Amino acid sequence: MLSNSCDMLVFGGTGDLALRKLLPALYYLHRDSRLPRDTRIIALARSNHTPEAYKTLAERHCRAQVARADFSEDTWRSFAERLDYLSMDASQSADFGRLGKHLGNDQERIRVYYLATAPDLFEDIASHLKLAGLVNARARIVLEKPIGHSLESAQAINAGIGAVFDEPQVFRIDHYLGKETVQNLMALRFANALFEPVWRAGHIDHVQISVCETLGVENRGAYYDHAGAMRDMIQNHLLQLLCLVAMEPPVRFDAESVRNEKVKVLEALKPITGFDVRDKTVRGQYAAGKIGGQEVPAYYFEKNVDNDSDTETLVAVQAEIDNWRWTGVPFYLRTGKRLARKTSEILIQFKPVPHQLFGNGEANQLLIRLQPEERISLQLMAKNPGKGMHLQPVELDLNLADAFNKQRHWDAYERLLLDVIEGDSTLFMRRDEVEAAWQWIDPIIKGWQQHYQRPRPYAAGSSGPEQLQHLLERHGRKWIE
Ligand SMILES: NC(=O)C1=CN([C@@H]2O[C@H](COP(=O)(O)OP(=O)(O)OC[C@H]3O[C@@H](n4cnc5c(N)ncnc54)[C@H](OP(=O)(O)O)[C@@H]3O)[C@@H](O)[C@H]2O)C=CC1
Ligand SMILES: O=C1O[C@H](COP(=O)(O)O)[C@@H](O)[C@H](O)[C@H]1O
Repeated sequence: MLSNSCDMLVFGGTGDLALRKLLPALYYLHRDSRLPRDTRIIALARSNHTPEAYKTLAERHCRAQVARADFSEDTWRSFAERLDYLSMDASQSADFGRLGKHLGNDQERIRVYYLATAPDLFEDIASHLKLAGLVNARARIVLEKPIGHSLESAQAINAGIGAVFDEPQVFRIDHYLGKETVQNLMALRFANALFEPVWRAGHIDHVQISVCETLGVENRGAYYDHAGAMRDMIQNHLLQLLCLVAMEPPVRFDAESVRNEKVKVLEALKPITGFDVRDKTVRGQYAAGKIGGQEVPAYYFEKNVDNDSDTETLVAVQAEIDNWRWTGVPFYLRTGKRLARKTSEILIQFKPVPHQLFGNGEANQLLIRLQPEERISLQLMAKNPGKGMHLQPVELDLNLADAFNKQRHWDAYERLLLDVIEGDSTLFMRRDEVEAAWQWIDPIIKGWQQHYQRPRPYAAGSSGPEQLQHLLERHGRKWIE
C-alpha cells in the first residue's frame, strides 16, 4: 500500500465509463488495500445528486459489475466512505473555485484528475484547474481516448493540456495496454530467446490483429456516430497492439524507452492515401440480425444515431510498416461491432517451410488471444498416429488463467489507475504517439470521403461483409475464425 494520500477526481462521474469501469476498478483496489490509506474519490458532473444519492447510484453499478463473490456489504460500506459527489459544470471556470474549497488546501495530496468526459471539455478543464490554483507538481491528469477526432484536434488538445501539465503528469489511457495478455505479449517477445530470431519479415508471412465484438453501439450513439470504428478502435487499441507486436526491444522497461520504440513503429507506417483506400481498407455497418438468438436492430435505428448515418461499425485495414524488420509483411487489422463472436486476438502466421517434405503444409502459427480467455497457443504440424506420414495442425496451448492457478486477473482499469497514482506512465500513450497515430489515420478517413466509400452492410451476428474476406483472399490468405 502507498503511503501518500490521494484525491481521485472523476470528471464525468455519472457517465457510462465511470459507473461501469472506473468505480468497480476502484472498489477492487480498495478491497485489496491497494489505494493510499486516506484516498478520497470525488465524482463530478452537472447532474444534481447529493453525495448520498450518488453513492446509491454507484452501489447499483458496482453490484452489477463486481463478481458476486467479490462484493461484500462491509467492503462496500468502507468503500462508500471514500466516495463523494460534487455537482459542477466543468465548462464554467467559476465552478472550480467551489471545487477548490471543497478539496481543501493540502498541497501534499496526490491529485488525480480523471477526465471521463467528451474530449471537447479537456482543454477547458485543464485551464480552469490551473486558474483555480489546483495544479501543483503532484497533480496528474488522465485523458480518455480517443484524444480528438483528427490530428489537428489532437494537437490542439495536447497543446492545451501541455500548457498546464508537464508531459510526465499526463496519462493518456488506452485500456488495452492494461490487459494482462497485452503485457504478456512483451514478456513473450522479450523474455524468451526462442522468438526473436524469427520475429521478422524473413520468417513471418503476415500478422492479423482482430477485435471482434458482439455488442452494438449500446447507449453511446451520440458519441459513436461522430467517431466510428476507425477513431474508436483502430486509432488507439489496434494500433497499440500493432506497436507491441512490431516494436524493437526497448533498452529498459520504462516509460520513455518503451514509448520511444512504439512511436518509431507508428512513424514507419506506410501512408494509405487516395485510391489506396479501395484496395487496403474495408468499411462496414451492421444491419438488423440476430445475436445469441435475439433480434437486434440495424445500426441506423439505434438511439441517437442518424437514420441516414454512414458511420462505419466495422473496419479492416491492410497496414504495412516500412522498416528493416517488417517491409513486405502485411498487418491486417480488423474490428467490428455486432459480429458473430466476441474475440480479441493476434495471429502471427509464419512462412511455410521451404520444402514440403510431407505433402500437406500450413499451421506454423502463433495465436495470442486476449479475449474471451487469455491464452497463447503455438500451432504446429504433427504426424497423425498410425501408418504413413499424414500431418495435421496441433496446439501447444498455454491458458494463462490455469498457469497462474486461476488467480483473478486484474481488470485493465485497476492496473492503470494504480499506475497513475504511482506516477508510472509506461503503459500510457505519449503525446507524439497519439499524434503519429492520427497522422496515419487522417488520410484514410479523407480517402473514404473523397472516393465516397460508404460502409458495406453486414447482418448483425454474421462475420462481416464479404469484402472483408476479399481483403485477404486476393493474397491467398484468410482470416482466422
Ligand atoms: N464508455 C466507455 O466504455 C468508454 C468511454 N471512453 C471515453 O470516455 C469518455 C466518457 O465516455 P462515457 O462515459 O461513455 O460518456 P457519457 O456520455 O456516458 O458520460 C459523460 C459524462 O460527462 C458528464 N458531463 C458532460 N458535460 C459536462 C460538463 N459540462 N461538466 C461536467 N460534467 C459533464 C456527464 O454528466 P452530466 O450530464 O451529469 O454533466 C457524464 O457524467 C469519452 O471521452 C469516451 O470516448 C473510452 C473508452 C471506453
Ligand atoms: O474503448 C473501447 O473499447 C470497447 C471494447 O473494449 P473491450 O475491453 O471490451 O474489448 C469498445 O466496445 C468501445 O466501443 C470502445 O470505445
